[in-house]
Amino acid sequence: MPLLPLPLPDADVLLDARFLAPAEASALLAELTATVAWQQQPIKLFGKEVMQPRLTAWYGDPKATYRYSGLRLEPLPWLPALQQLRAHLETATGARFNSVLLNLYRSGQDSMGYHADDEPELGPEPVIASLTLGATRTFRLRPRRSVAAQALSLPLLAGSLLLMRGATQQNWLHALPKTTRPVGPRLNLTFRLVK
Ligand SMILES: O=C(O)CCC(=O)C(=O)O
Ligand SMILES: [Fe+2]
Repeated sequence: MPLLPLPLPDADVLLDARFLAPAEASALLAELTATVAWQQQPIKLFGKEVMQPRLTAWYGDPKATYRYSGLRLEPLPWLPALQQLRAHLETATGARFNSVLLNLYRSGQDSMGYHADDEPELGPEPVIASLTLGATRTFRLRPRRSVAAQALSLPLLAGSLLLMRGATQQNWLHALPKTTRPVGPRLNLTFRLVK
């Protein structure tokens, strides 16, 4: 299926709800859940150390060091499955990626708060390819500087690809809120180019 633009002002966000076929997505979910070196990282929140409500891992080319929330992440060497996905995504998007952040949301209690992926090393107009495996969860986008009424909620299904580029990170925030619905694990990969 093609990447279709979402109607968001001052942003460039595209969605392919079926980038991977369901069988491919579930095989990849099983493989990555088992082989990725998952960690629960502490982050600084208002000066206090708390654990992130999810598991994470950072893979990439040796020089793709990533800093956020007071953390400095050295990339682990690519797994074959991640290398293959990177090649697939580079062909589909025409962009280049040298690293991937993986997030494992173990249940509906795991989440990610509103943020922009606007770290300086991603450059002014980062291209971020976000691939979802596992449970369907609601992804939210809201403008940085105006009313919440314009926020967008988007259920991201297994196998879907969300591409954020252009001025999206400058003008919009995104989040993966908690849910009280009983849901299984969701695994998300965001491919990035660290400069
Ligand atoms: O899990 C998601 O869909 C979002 C992940 C995300 O925003 C990030 O890793 O920066
Ligand atoms: Fe993000």
